[in-house]
Formats: sequence, structure tokens, C-alpha cells
Amino acid sequence: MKGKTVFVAGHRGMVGGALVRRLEQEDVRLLTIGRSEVDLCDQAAVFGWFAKQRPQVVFLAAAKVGGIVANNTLRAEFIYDNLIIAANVIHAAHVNGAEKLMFLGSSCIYPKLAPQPLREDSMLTGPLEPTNEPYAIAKIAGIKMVEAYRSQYGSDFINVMPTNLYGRGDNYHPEYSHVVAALIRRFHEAKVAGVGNVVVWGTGTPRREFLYVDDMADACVHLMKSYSGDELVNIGTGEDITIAEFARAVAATVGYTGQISFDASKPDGTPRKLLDVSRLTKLGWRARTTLEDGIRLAYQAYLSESK
Ligand SMILES: NC(=O)C1=CN([C@@H]2O[C@H](COP(=O)(O)OP(=O)(O)OC[C@H]3O[C@@H](n4cnc5c(N)ncnc54)[C@H](OP(=O)(O)O)[C@@H]3O)[C@@H](O)[C@H]2O)C=CC1
Ligand SMILES: C[C@H]1O[C@H](OP(=O)(O)OP(=O)(O)OC[C@H]2O[C@@H](n3cnc4c(=O)[nH]c(N)nc43)[C@H](O)[C@@H]2O)[C@@H](O)[C@@H](O)C1=O
Repeated sequence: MKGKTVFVAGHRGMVGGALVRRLEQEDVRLLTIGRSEVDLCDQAAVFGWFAKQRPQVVFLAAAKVGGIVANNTLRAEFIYDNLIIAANVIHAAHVNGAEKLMFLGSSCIYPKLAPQPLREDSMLTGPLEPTNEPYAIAKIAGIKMVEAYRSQYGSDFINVMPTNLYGRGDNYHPEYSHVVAALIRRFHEAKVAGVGNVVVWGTGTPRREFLYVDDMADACVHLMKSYSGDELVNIGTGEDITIAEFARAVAATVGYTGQISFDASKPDGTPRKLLDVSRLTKLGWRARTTLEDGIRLAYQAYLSESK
């Protein structure tokens, strides 16, 4: 990547922001563009921008993203936006001679009940989790598009499959956020307000793997520099935790000492989503931030972002 023009699509988002921070350590010419200037769902705008800027390297971190209720509520937006963003950016990168592109999928592309830990070759071997199927289908289409451009045009475009991510720049929307941001905010507000009980969604029994977003960005830069294979690469920590245990860990970090109850009327989603990270490990990368340190860093980021 040394000396290259690098475009981070979605630079204002949690992953995009972490990529911008990480790329400051690299000798690259960084390109970003705001949604108000180029809506990545607008094909003409995307094609015009790419023709003018001709980025050599593209991190496609822009997407319509949200937690389980957002996915299950905004089903049409999740499939439309994510299909169109992937199609526009991948094609524009090809037409304008991008040397490398990284597409970010998500662990929800794997079947709901696939054997754990989830291997990259389990994609399309079984039914998806219904709550995020529209998003998953759009992500699978993006993955297949990258594979097709590699096959027909020899494009050095690669696919990565991140696990659940959290950290600086996360989305704290009360209904549409992911679990980490949601619980940090809810436990903090309960502590400040002196509330005696906090409700956590679902049964608390699902298990999730959580990767700190700055580790994610480091893994992306590592793979962009060193990987040009056809296969997906899972990006995770290789460890998971139940939502109930996780909620207790967040409460302890935030300093909330009240009760925790569970609302089983809210969806649990996939029972477990632990990624097999052996391919990533063989490629020379492993996560460094422990969950305990990550939650503490994420809470500090929340406090500084919500001032
Ligand atoms: N968060 C997670 O747990 C996981 C995320 N991922 C993937 O990582 C990537 C980034 O996710 P994350 O950073 O969490 O998401 P965010 O929602 O934090 O960031 C998404 C970014 O995409 C931009 N964007 C969305 N739609 C458009 C559009 N039409 N035109 C231009 N920009 C647009 C948003 O811009 P704006 O802010 O202006 O709306 C935002 O900056 C996504 O591909 C996601 O699927 C994968 C696994 C887990
Ligand atoms: C990255 C990944 O993220 C999403 O899938 P998810 O992992 O199910 O996402 P989630 O973080 O929303 O929930 C994880 C678990 O946590 C429980 N939970 C408890 N309390 C709250 C809560 O307050 N908010 C939320 N959101 N969840 C809660 C919730 O019931 C569930 O059991 C999709 O985008 C999917 O497409 C995807 O790729």
C-alpha cells in the first residue's frame, strides 16, 4: 500500500473511523468522501467520483448497519442499501482500475445453526437467521460479486468476515444499536439516574464474540497488505461469552450495581456466532485487546462522545 491512494468508504462510521486512525500510521494518500457529497447508493455519483479520483486501494466499510431489532425492522432498507452500495463501489473500483479492494461482510452470512466455531466454508450450507436475513443476503451478494470479479477480471479484491464489533464511534441509538453500545448506554444512564433495574433483551443465553474496532482496523490493514486469496477470511478473537455474562461485565465496568433482568419478548437471534479464526491466525494476525480492556475503552469513548 506504500505511497498509494487509499479510499475508505464509510469513514464517518465506527469501522471507517478506526481505519482512518490506523492508516495514519501508513505512508498512503487517504481519500474519504461524505455521504452528502456522494451517496454510495447513487450509481452516477459513485461512478463520477471514482472516474475523477481513481483510488488505487479501497476499503469498503460503508453499509447500512444496525443491531438485531434494526435488522428485523428495516428489512427493505438493509437489503436495498447494502446491495446497491456493494454493487456500485465494487463495479466502480473495477472500471477505474483499483489495484485492491476489501469487502466487509459480516458473521450473519453463516447459517443460523452451522457447526461452531464457524468456518468460512460453511457459508450457504443452511438457512440464515431470519432477523437479519435481508442484510445477510446483501452481504453474501457482495461476497459473490468480489469472487466473480476475481474470476472474470482477475481483480485483486478480497472478502473479510468480521465478528461483532464495538468501540469508538459506535452507534448508541436506543433501539437500533448493537448490544455492546446499547448496554453501555443503558447501564450508564441507569447508574446516573439511580435506577434499580436494567432490562437486557432476550434470554441472556445466546453467545457472542466481540472484537474491539481498532483491532479490526489493524487486521484489515494487515490483510490488505498481505492477502490476495479467493477465500473469505474470518476476523475475530476466537472467544465468546453469553449475553448474560457480558451484561454483568459491562455493568461492572460502568459501575452499575442494581438488578439486571431479561426481556424474553425481544429476539435472541442466532444462538451462537463464534468464528473459526485459524485462517487469520495462519495469515499472521491475532487480536490483542481483551474484552475487559475493550469494554473499558468503549465506555471511555462513550463518555467522551456523549459530552
Ligand atoms: N458493527 C458491527 O458489529 C459489524 C460491522 N460489520 C461491517 O463493517 C462495516 C462498517 O460497519 P460500522 O462501522 O459498524 O457501521 P456504521 O453504521 O458505524 O458506519 C457505516 C458508514 O457507512 C456510511 N454509509 C451508509 N450508507 C451510505 C450511503 N448510502 N452513502 C454513503 N455512506 C453511507 C455511513 O455514513 P453516515 O454516517 O453518513 O450515515 C457510515 O459512515 C459494514 O460493512 C458492516 O456490515 C461487520 C460485522 C460486524
Ligand atoms: C454483527 C451482527 O449484529 C447483529 O446480530 P446480533 O449479533 O444478533 O446483534 P445484536 O448486537 O443486536 O444482538 C446480540 C445479542 O444481544 C442481545 N441483546 C441484549 N440486550 C440488547 C440490547 O439492548 N440491544 C441489542 N441490539 N441486543 C441486545 C440480543 O437479544 C442478541 O441476542 C446483526 O446486525 C447481524 O447482521 C450482524 O452481523
